[in-house]
Amino acid sequence: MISNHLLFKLASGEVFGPDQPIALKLLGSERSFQALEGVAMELEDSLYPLLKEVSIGINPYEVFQDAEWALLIGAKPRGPGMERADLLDINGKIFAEQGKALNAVASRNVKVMVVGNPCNTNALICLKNAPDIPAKNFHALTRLDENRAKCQLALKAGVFYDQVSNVTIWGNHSTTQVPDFLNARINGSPVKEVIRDTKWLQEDFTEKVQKRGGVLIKKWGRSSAASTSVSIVDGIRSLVTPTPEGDWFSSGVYTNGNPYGIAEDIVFSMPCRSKGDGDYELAMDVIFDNHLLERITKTEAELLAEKRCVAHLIGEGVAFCDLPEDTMLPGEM
Ligand SMILES: NC(=O)c1ccc[n+]([C@@H]2O[C@H](COP(=O)([O-])OP(=O)(O)OC[C@H]3O[C@@H](n4cnc5c(N)ncnc54)[C@H](O)[C@@H]3O)[C@@H](O)[C@H]2O)c1
Repeated sequence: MISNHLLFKLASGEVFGPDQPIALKLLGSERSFQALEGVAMELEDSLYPLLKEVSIGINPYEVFQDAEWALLIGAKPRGPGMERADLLDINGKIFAEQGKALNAVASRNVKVMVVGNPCNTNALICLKNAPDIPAKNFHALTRLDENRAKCQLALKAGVFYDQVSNVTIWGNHSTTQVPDFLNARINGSPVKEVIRDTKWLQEDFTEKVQKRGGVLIKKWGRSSAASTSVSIVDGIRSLVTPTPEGDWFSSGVYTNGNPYGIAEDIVFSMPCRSKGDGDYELAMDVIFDNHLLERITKTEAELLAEKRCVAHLIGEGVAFCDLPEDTMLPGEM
C-alpha cells in the first residue's frame, strides 16, 4: 500500500528533483510478485520522463546491486494474537537478510530508510548485518509522527502548518514515542508561550500523536499508506536539501556519541539537521525538563528491551525477551 503511493512520487521527480533520472528496482516476495508486476506495468504506462528503468525481483542480492537509496518497506503486519516479540523475530529476519544483501552489493554510500515495523529495531538489525556500510546511513521512519505532531499543534494554535518548527519525535516509532512540545516553536516562539494549556500539551496532544495511526485504521479500515508515503518523501528530501536555518527534522538514527545522554547502540528518533548532502548532524540547541526526560527514559527502555529480543539477529548471543509491556505500533489499536 505504501509503495504504491511512493513509487509514483519517486518517478515524478517530486523527491530528487526535476533533473535527476531515476531507476527503480522493486524487491518483492514470492507471494507479492504478481502485484509487483502490476505496479511495474502502471509505472511504465505513466511515461515519466525521469524514469529510465523499472526492474523487479525477489532476490535482494540482485535487486540491491549498486543501490544509492534503499527504502525498506516490505514487512508482515502483526496478526491477531501475535505478541510484539513474535513480530520482532519474524520481521527481524527479513531485515537481517536485507542488511547482508546491502552489505554485499549496494553502493558503499547507500542511504537506507527502514519503514517496515517495528522500524527502529528493524533498522538496528539491518545496520548490524551491514558492517561495511556506515551505521550513520541507516534511518527508521518517524517523520509521519513528526508531521502528525505539527498538524495537531497548528490546529490547536489556529495557524497554518508551516508556522510550526523544531518538532522532535524522540525514541521509538511505537506508542511510547515522545512528541516534544518543549522545544517546538510556533511562529518562532516556544509552543508553551503560544499554547498555554499545559494539560492539553502533556496529555491530549501527546496521546493524539501516539495513537493517531490506530484511530485512522478504525475509521478508514486500513493503515495510513498515503500520508506515510508523503512522510517518506519528506524524510528523504530533508536529507537531500539543506535544513532551514534554526530548524531540524526527526529521524530514527543510530546512537553513537549522541549529546543527549541517550543509551548508545540503538536506533532512536532524534532531531537532525542536514547540509543537503544526504548526511546529517544532530541538533545541539535542545533543552530538556523532567517531564521530557521521564518520557524519553520510557521509550529508551522499550528500545533496549527490543534489542535484547533480537540479540540472535545482531550477533549478540541468545535473545532474551522481557519487553516492559506489549506496547502498540502507532498503526495498531
Ligand atoms: N514507520 C512508519 O511510520 C510506518 C507507517 C505506516 C506503516 N508502516 C509499516 O510499513 C510496512 C508496510 O505497510 P503497508 O501498509 O505498505 O503494508 P502492506 O501489507 O500493504 O505491504 C507490505 C508488502 O510487503 C511485502 N513483503 C513481505 N515480506 C517481504 C519481504 N521479505 N521482502 C519484500 N517484500 C515483502 C508483502 O508481500 C506486501 O506486499 C508495515 O510494516 C507497516 O507496519 C510504518
